[in-house]
Amino acid sequence: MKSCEVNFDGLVGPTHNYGGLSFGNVASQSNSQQSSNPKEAALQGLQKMKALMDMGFVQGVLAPQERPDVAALRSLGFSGTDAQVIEQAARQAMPLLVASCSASSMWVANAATVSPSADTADGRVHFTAANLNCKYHRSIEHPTTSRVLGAMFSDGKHFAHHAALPAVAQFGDEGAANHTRFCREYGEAGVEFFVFGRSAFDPRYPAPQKYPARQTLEASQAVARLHGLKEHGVVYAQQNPAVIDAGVFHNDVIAVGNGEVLFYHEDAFLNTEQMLAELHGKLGKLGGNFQSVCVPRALVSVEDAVRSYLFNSQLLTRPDGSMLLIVPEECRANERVWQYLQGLTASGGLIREVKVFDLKQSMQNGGGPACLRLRVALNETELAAVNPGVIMTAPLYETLTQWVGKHYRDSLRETDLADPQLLLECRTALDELTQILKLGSVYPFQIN
Ligand SMILES: NCCC[C@H](NC(=O)CCC(=O)O)C(=O)O
Repeated sequence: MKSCEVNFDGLVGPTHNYGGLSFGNVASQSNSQQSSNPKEAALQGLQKMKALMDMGFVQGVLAPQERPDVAALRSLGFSGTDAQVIEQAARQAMPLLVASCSASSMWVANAATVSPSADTADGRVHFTAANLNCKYHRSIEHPTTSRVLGAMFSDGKHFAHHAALPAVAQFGDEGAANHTRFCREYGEAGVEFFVFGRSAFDPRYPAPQKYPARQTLEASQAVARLHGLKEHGVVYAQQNPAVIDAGVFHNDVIAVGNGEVLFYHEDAFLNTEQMLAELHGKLGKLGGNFQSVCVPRALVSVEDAVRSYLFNSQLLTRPDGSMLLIVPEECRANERVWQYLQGLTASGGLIREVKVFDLKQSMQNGGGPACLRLRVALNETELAAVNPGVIMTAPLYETLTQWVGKHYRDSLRETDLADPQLLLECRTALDELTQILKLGSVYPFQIN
């Protein structure tokens, strides 16, 4: 049966802003308090989705969340009408209002970890919503994420959904940003590659000193168990703590994989040789031929990788089997990275083409092309069972572009977040969106 990998991109929500909320994420911290442009952010994302669709890839869309999250503010003790809750929070605890307004659900690589049916014990596609426990503004995403994923992949015959792991740092889980899958064909059993930043229960593993390691080994292992993955189809590896301290807060800032290929930076992992050998051996037993492309630090430093987001790219298989790399504009702006990419595509290897996208609005918060998408490998029957409302088409692109034009502001600053009108704008927009995407009622304001 034919299979494909579908990229579900996060639609940027109407409250996209620069809150400086992510300690350890260099872009988020350095752009704090700048004025954002939610309309431009959403349109940049939609243009990437459209471009991939036009290239023949199956593209989906994942809805944003209700923000400000009034329910979250209520749970922190603010009370009264919705407008009063926002006004009190703005007066007494602005950082909490900012956190409850973040449009961070756009980075759907962090929404969940997904295992295709060919890898799981019960032959269904498994989803575990990520608890995103390291940052408060992200930890409030998973309940709505679960409802949205449930509305997109509702058929229990094909899709299994797991609730987020326990909400403690020991089970910190950042979803697919620390998970890659290697396979010969998308529909065949593959090797799932889990990358963690630290171990919560075993002190023998090293840990970063400056910035937090968001993903724990124990969280990755729990996800693998929940999904019913077999030991011979799983590899765990530890991120190099030094690169976390250099701003690599998720592994997808320093490595990306697709098909049989891992594209990574020389300094990305600990015990790299052993890890590569295990990947090679396990994929080999499944009939695949694991290949790796290592970018040496002599050509691209970790700092350049973090600044350009070279590895936060989408590695896509074209119909002829060769690969295409989708990179952000910041890669072209960096001379060393751009030179490396020219050499890479000219070398006659698997990666033949580089396409550049302007995603500056998201990039300024530390989210590149790969952060904006959740990959779901599906066979034909499973694809047919996906809610068709969320699959990108030319008419849907037009509708969503108009919807953004109608509802989104083109400038947002911290002080604007206290405007109760913003909540109404957001709810009006999302109510319409659930109809456009045929999601039913998924937001707190729709179900409470
Ligand atoms: N995969 C990319 C995730 C980026 C995200 N940034 C943020 O949440 C920044 C939000 C702000 O600072 O306004 C994060 O760090 O988890």
